[in-house]
Amino acid sequence: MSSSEEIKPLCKTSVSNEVVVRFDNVTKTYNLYKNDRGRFLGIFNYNKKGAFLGSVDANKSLSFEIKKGEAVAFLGCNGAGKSTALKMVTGVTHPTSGIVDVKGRVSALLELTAGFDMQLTGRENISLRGQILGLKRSDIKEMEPSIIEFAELGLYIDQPMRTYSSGMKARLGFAFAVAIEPEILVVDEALSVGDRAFQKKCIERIREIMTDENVTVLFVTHASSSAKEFCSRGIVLDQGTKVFDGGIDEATAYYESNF
Ligand SMILES: Nc1ncnc2c1ncn2[C@@H]1O[C@H](COP(=O)(O)OP(=O)(O)OP(=O)(O)O)[C@@H](O)[C@H]1O
Repeated sequence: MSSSEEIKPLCKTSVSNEVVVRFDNVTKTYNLYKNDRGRFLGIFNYNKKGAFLGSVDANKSLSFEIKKGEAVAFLGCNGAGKSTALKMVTGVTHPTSGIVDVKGRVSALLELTAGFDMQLTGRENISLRGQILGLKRSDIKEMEPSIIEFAELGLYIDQPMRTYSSGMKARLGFAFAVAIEPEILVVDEALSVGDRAFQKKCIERIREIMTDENVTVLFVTHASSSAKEFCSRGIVLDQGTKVFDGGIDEATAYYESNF
């Protein structure tokens, strides 16, 4: 997602010493198999001859701490391990070894449509997603109108989601993710939601959340300009390992000169 040029930078620094995200010597290893059958058998440690092809350390001995209110950019080339690290923050995946400690309500603007049941209506999916997150029914009901309004789905909100276009599904996913008032916001810049007008609205909403000094932001990007615009600190990853961690200007300079 690209930001519009007329908007001023909103870099913010940490407001607190409280650590809300901690990675302690984290390694995430993916095993690669010849086919899905091999992968399935691998779960039970039964490796049919030739099915196991090898393994990849998507994150290797990764350690860092992020304080409440910080906005941190994760920089690195394709395959550097940025998404894997953030998936562990959101709980979508878990470390093979090491500790990932996250304190606070996490909202991820990553895979917006994952987890929706396409047979249910948009309204029913709001309720389902809220319940999965452990929200009270009354809180879900209270959030519902603002989600529906933001997603701009009109009458489709009561239609099964299988009848939605992919943009409509993503809009509902985005509207839900920003409605839960996240304490930790995980954003992938590659995220694209809906048409141009809706993208602009999303960027404005992300900026609004980011400026909240109590919200911690983890931002994946390849673009130094948007990293500088949104973040005060940068962590550069290369082949799963942290190769730089520091001020955003130094981090982007390191990234640009080394990759
Ligand atoms: N589910 C998976 N199974 C096997 N390998 C995986 C899986 N997910 C990621 N990988 C591998 O882990 C490595 C890191 O991937 P990751 O998606 O974290 O990188 P990235 O820095 O986010 O890349 P990009 O900028 O392309 O999005 C890559 O080599 C990738 O192929």
